[in-house]
Amino acid sequence: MPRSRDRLLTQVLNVAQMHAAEQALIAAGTDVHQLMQRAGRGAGEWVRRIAAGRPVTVLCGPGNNGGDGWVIAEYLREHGNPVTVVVAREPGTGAAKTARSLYRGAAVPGDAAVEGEVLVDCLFGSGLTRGLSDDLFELLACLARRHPHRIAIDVPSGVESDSGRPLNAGLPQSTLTIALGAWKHAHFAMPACAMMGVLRLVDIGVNEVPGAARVLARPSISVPAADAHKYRRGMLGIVAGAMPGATILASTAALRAGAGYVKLAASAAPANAPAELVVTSDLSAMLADDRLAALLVGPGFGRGDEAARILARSLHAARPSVVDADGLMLLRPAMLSGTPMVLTPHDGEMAALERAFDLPASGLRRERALALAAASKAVVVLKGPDSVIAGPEGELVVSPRASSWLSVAGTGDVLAGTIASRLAVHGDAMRAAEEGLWLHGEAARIVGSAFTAGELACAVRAAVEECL
Ligand SMILES: NC(=O)C1=CN([C@@H]2O[C@H](COP(=O)(O)OP(=O)(O)OC[C@H]3O[C@@H](n4cnc5c(N)ncnc54)[C@H](O)[C@@H]3O)[C@@H](O)[C@H]2O)[C@@H](O)CC1
Ligand SMILES: Nc1ncnc2c1ncn2[C@@H]1O[C@H](COP(=O)(O)OP(=O)(O)O)[C@@H](O)[C@H]1O
Ligand SMILES: [K+]
Repeated sequence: MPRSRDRLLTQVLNVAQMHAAEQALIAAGTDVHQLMQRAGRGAGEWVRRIAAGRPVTVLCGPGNNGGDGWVIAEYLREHGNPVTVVVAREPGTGAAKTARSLYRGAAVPGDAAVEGEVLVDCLFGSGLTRGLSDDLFELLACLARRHPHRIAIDVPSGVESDSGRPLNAGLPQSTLTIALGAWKHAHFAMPACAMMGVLRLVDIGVNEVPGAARVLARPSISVPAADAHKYRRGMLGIVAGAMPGATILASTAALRAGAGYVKLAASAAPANAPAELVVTSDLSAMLADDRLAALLVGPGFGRGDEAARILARSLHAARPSVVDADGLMLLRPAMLSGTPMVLTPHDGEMAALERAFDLPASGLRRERALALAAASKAVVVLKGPDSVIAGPEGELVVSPRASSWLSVAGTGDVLAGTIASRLAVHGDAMRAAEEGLWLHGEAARIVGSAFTAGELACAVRAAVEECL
């Protein structure tokens, strides 16, 4: 079935995949010059709208990123917007030389004194192989200081496209970054993603690349069927531990994310349990209940021997499960049952899991998440300012930046409860992880600033409403 371009435009490509996609387009009859025209004119339209007649400076480097800059400059000139090109290096590629020859406006040699309102950074893109030399870094930094609006084309110069690593310290902050053809990993990986401002993508006709990562997108959530029943809608069991506060937060979110029934197994009913939460002291009966669609184990669990025994017992029930927090510190390969599972580590818990699964704690975050997913056969949600979801078959979903107000205690419990609730609804671990992470980010957007984890949990309901 042909995929719609909307879905294609969620692809995230590394440099090799982007090159292969470009070669496929060339083989199908589009030449590099045409691709550069599409990219440059698409980006030029964004620049023109933002500049709105104010003077634009385009900084051009030697490669095809610089080539895009010459196309953007000519587009602006054609549309009557004042533009000056600063030539950091003369074009070195055929397509960039052609783009320069087609430009009929003003160009000055690498001159840091040029002033304007909008700077368009086309020094280097995905072809960057090393840090900027001192003269190029100075030129970029001086121009950035002289222009209040800074637009990076494809990726900000000095940022490594595949990793999101800045190859120079002190690179300027962009106000807008325009990705060309497809998203790159740098657009979603720290620290680069925090330097890029608003993100936009120009479609140049790139087709689907097998094995490509995707950006987390708004999920589609179904309204319960006409004959829905609370148990068939998904019964979630949450196993409480020594500190039930965390499971209350998880339950509060779970009650609002779609599950029909949320049950908490706790030795005593927590004082602040929501009225809708069914509390049982009989863990064995809860685990044996045929209607139990999913389990959440780990928040507020404690890390002692008793906690480890309860974790092993809970996972032995072989239900689709979410393991979070202390559960992740106690998880061992022998506890896995092969049923759908989501692990939700932050960086500290990830390091513990890597020790438990005998994996190297090195490489990019997405690579580490993929390695753990392959070793555990679980879906791994590696949390943080640049959360990623990795599936056991090599599926990879990267998250756009969520609100940094999420960096407050208890929001991880809310995420775990949200994912577990979705897992109870349909039993698909990858889908539940994606839905839960999206709902969590959206709930944060809805509650705004300086929120508590409890307020976030309550906003999950409003986030669900946006997916119906
Ligand atoms: N792949 C595609 O399909 C398309 C790519 N386009 C543009 O092409 C860009 C990639 O172009 P290129 O591969 O030519 O790469 P760049 O323009 O990013 O860099 C080019 C050259 O600079 C050299 N270089 C790398 N780091 C350097 C440094 N620190 N100091 C000095 N020289 C350095 C490299 O050897 C390379 O030859 C993309 O980012 C995008 O802007 C677009 O024109 C549209 C189509
Ligand atoms: N700076 C940040 N920007 C965006 N999201 C963040 C940031 N810091 C943390 N988060 C998110 O907040 C949640 C924190 O979870 P976690 O570390 O488990 O905290 P806790 O154990 O207190 O609940 C995760 O979903 C994480 O992705
Ligand atoms: K650039």
